[in-house]
Amino acid sequence: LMISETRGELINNVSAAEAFLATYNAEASQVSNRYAEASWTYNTNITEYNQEIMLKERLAADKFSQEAAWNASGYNLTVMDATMRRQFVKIMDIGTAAQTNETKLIHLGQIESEMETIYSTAKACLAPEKCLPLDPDLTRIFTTSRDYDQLIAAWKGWRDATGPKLKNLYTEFVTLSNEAVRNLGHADLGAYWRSRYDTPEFEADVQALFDQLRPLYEHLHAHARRRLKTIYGKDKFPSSGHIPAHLLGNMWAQQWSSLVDEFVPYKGKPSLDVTPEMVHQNYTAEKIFHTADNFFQSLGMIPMPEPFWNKSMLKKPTDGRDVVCHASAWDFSNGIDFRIKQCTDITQQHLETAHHEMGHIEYYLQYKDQPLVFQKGANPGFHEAVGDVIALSVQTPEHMKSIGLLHSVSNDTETDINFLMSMALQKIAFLPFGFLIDQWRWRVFSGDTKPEQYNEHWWNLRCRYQGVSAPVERSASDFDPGAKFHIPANTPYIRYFVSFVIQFQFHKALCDKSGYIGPLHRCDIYNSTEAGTALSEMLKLGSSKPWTDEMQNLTGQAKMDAQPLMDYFKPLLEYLRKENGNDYGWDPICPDLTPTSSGRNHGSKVSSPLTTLLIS
Ligand SMILES: CC(=O)N[C@@H](CC(=O)O)C(=O)NC[C@H](CC1(C(=O)N[C@@H](Cc2ccc(O)cc2)C(=O)O)CCCC1)C(=O)O
Ligand SMILES: [Zn+2]
Repeated sequence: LMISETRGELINNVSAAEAFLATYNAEASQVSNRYAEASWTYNTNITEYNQEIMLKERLAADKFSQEAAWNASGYNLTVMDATMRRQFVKIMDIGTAAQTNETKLIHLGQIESEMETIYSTAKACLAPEKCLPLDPDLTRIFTTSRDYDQLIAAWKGWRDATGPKLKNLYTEFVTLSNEAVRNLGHADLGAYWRSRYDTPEFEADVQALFDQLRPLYEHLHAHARRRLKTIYGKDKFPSSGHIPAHLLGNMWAQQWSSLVDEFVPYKGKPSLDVTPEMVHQNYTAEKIFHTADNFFQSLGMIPMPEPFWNKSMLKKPTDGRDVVCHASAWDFSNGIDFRIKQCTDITQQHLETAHHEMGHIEYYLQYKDQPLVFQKGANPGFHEAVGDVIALSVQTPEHMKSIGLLHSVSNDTETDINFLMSMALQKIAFLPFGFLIDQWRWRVFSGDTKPEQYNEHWWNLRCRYQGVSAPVERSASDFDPGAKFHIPANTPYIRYFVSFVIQFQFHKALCDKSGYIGPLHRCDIYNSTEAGTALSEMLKLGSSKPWTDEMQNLTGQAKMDAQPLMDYFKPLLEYLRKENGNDYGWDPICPDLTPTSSGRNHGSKVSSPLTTLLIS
């Protein structure tokens, strides 16, 4: 442990420990605020100067953490109550700030911000003079284009503009991060990240959840593949059963909502995509965020405070500044300043993202009076679930009609199945992607995956779990994980898989508390202060209690459970099982892309899921 044993008697005096915590909270809030401001300035105006200032503030914050951890280790934890002990333990768990060599500490910060800069300023050159950024240009190509070759150019162009520039930086980042957290006794950075879930069997739990949800995904995948073959022609699909990764309406094939009109089972029904109506009604970014704020207020929850509206960045700047467009929510640790940064487009997907980001802000507001170390989600998945739970109500046809974005809502079975399909393209499609990112990263951190295997292991997981394949040849000099924000930005990802499961548990609990009777997928808790009170009570706790206690209080059980998600989508799964029969699943091995192979891709017969499970 970094905290060496060479020190005198431990302090046994509880009031001295309380005084230490009071001082820590005041000072740590200041340090967090300074770092958040510098980080915000850099994220909303990427310049060398702003990067330098941010890195100076990061170093100061790391040094503050080191000193606070050292001082905290001088207190005898056995004489404290559970809450005080919990605070001391969290003050000492300082992550990569535990790097005692200052040169390496500075270097780690430089590498992390260099990777984020490369990603955020990257442009894909589809033609020599035509280089496009991800937001909004490449994203728009994936949501609107159905041109196979144009999609390949955007898909390959983005990966060429990011991966190769990041691969070596990432290798260095892994080495330095592992070295730092080992000072705290963690095996590697992955072990440190998993420790935030406080349950030793966390890895097994998420694997079990994924295995339970695979049939749902495999049936949706089969439906998508069948529909895509009618659009692009059967010959564009490998005989292994995979879907080429650039055809699913998203740069990473992680959510397929852009294809809702092509994928809905019953095409004659009114479209469920409210984007055209938002544009028709001249929606602005502000209106999108006021719509979200209104929902939280309808539940009796805390409205967005004045500084939110004055200091957020809700649109991509038009003055030529480089910004990190990837949406994010910010807590300035002073109880009054909370912001969102989003390059908002007027689309349904951005309406959902606005609710997601505002869910973070609501959590910040609810726990702002907790001791600083408790101003966190009960676990990272909780933080990701808040906004999505609200969005589950907002997206119902009833709610969309009530805010004037849908005109006709009929309750016939076809409309119901179409609606469930639109939700599945957002929630079920995501599951293997949400699962596999950190499966890949945990093995990289543990050393099981070597740098020369980065891309091969990435595609093994993409082919096996997501059933997508690379549309063009990949090599070890590519670094396709680097084409996804959270890898260069070093943001853990299993939190989203956890969130996509528990948000349905929370949704069910809140619907019950609101007195709603009926199918879970049509529940809208709008205006229910009973639901709002129950949710607020959980959010106020922050990370002051184990997440299992908080889950128990709200939902009546203390574990992650995929049953509410399965219940929500039950009618759709029945429809898909009937439609697919036995024609679903794919070969867990990636199709052979080498140009020498005959036109059609090899790969064994499309396996049944059983084979997949046996091979995995
Ligand atoms: C200062 C800071 O970093 N703050 C944290 C919040 C905190 O930790 O306090 C933060 O703002 N993180 C940014 C991140 C942004 C988004 C994201 O990255 N989403 C995932 C997966 C996904 C996709 C669809 C969906 O409905 C839900 C999740 C992706 O896009 O792949 C982009 C769109 C939505 C959320 C976020 O908000 O989680
Ligand atoms: Zn989030």
